[in-house]
Formats: sequence, structure tokens, C-alpha cells
Amino acid sequence: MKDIILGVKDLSVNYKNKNVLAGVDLEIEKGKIYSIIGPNGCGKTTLIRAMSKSLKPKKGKVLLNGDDIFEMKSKEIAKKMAILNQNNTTMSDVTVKKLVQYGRYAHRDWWKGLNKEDDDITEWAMEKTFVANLKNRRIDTLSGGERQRAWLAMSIAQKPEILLLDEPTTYLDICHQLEILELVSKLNKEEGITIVMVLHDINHAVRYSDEVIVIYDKNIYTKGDSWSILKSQVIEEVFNVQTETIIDKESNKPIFYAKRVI
Ligand SMILES: Nc1ncnc2c1ncn2[C@@H]1O[C@H](COP(=O)(O)OP(=O)(O)OP(=O)(O)O)[C@@H](O)[C@H]1O
Repeated sequence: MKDIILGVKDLSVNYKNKNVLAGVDLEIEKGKIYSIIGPNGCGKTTLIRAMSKSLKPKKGKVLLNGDDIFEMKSKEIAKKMAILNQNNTTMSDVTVKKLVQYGRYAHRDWWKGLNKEDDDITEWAMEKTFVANLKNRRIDTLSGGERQRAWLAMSIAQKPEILLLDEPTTYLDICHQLEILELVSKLNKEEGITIVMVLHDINHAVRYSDEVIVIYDKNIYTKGDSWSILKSQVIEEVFNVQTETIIDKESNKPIFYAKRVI
């Protein structure tokens, strides 16, 4: 039987009168990595926000380990789920260590302060994400890649079961993109954290996830492994580009490139 950590049922989201998602059903299995792809404005961020209770849907439910998130307290959700938004600009005037410590407040009341366990988990999170050597640096003095790792450290300091990432590689050069994706993959393998991330690079989505979720026309157009996404007409239909696919001998996974706009 499937072990579902996050279930989306008949989810519809509107912004004022504009309908962005209509009747989305989705099951996220514990321990897997999922990537969400789709054209600009198709509703990827909206889905992530609705799944994390940052946005109230017009209709439908989101179940975290079977519990309706709209009936759960934010703190209870934060103990199980962490979300890393696009272009985080808040809290840029604090040190890396302070930022990572904020992750622990999912488990503690802020007026009681942090204890030894929190200190240990803060250190662990910084080690895991390779920012321990930057702990006394302010966030606004870091490079894009370092900053993203610091935010990831804060997210895992929450000790979540599931991590939602909205475009974690945006603005990073190719080396730092891979560094973040390798790190996410490591957190999945070593810590068992379920990952759902929005990515624009289709080859990254295919390479780093167990399943790719394609959003198009207000709903999930298709969902499947790398072969089912790239060996079908999906990319052409959804992105309007003519594509060619080759096989990467090392990973035995397909790699595609977009040849021209259809
Ligand atoms: N706060 C808002 N108010 C009104 N419309 C919004 C709001 N946020 C998003 N939208 C609209 O909803 C649609 C979906 O937006 P969303 O950000 O979810 O798309 P996306 O797939 O993440 O896009 P991108 O790939 O460009 O990041 C877009 O048409 C967008 O303009």
C-alpha cells in the first residue's frame, strides 16, 4: 500500500475571479522526490502555496499525514512541513546561525528560548548544508548559492518530514544549481525527507526526481517518471517547443533539448 504523506483532493484556487487551479488531485508518497514543471503562469507556485496553507483554496482539501491542514495550527504544520519560497528577502540582516535557529521555533515557544537539543540541531543543520563555516556571516553578505544553503539549513532545522521548495535554483549559476540539487537529493536519501520542488529546468527535474508533475491548463496534465515525461509528446504539447531526446549513458535517463518553437 502507498504511504501518502501529502494528499491534495479536488483543489481549486482563484485569485479574485480568476481561476488558476481547477479540481487538482495529487498524492505525494513518503520518501520520494517530486518536481513540478509547467509553463510560466500555469500555477506551480499557487499549488505549492495552497499545499502549505499559505493560500486558502476556493475548494478542496490538503491532507498532511491524513489531517486537513486548514484545521491544523501553523505550528503543528511547521513541525512536519517546511517551505522554501522563491527569492527570500526577509531576515537578510541576521547571521546564518540566527536564521537557522528560527527553524527551531516550530518546536519551541519563542519566549522560552532554545535548549541544548535546539543548539545541537542548529549545528547539525548547518553542517548538513555546508554553512557551518559561515555561521557568523550576515545573510545579506552571502552569495546566492550560500544564501540558498542557509535557507535550506533553516528549513531542515524544523526537522520536517516534507520539504516544499519553490524554484530553489533560480539565479544560481550551473555549478551552484547542481550543488543545491545534490544537497536536496542528499537530504532525501540520508534524512528521508520527502521533497516537492518547482523547477524550470526540465532536465534537472528528470534527473533529480522520482516523479515529475506537469501542470497545464489549471490541472495536472500528467505525472510520471522521466521516461514517461520525455518519451511522450508531453513537453511539446505543454511548452510548444519541438524537442529531441538523447540518453545519458551515465544515469541511463533521457536528456532533452528544445530545438525550436512550434
Ligand atoms: N496574488 C495574485 N493575485 C492575482 N493573480 C495572481 C496572484 N498570484 C499569481 N497570480 C496569477 O495566477 C497565475 C498562476 O501564477 P503562479 O505564480 O502560480 O504561476 P507559476 O506557474 O508559478 O509561474 P512562473 O513559472 O512564472 O513562476 C498567473 O497568471 C499569475 O499572474
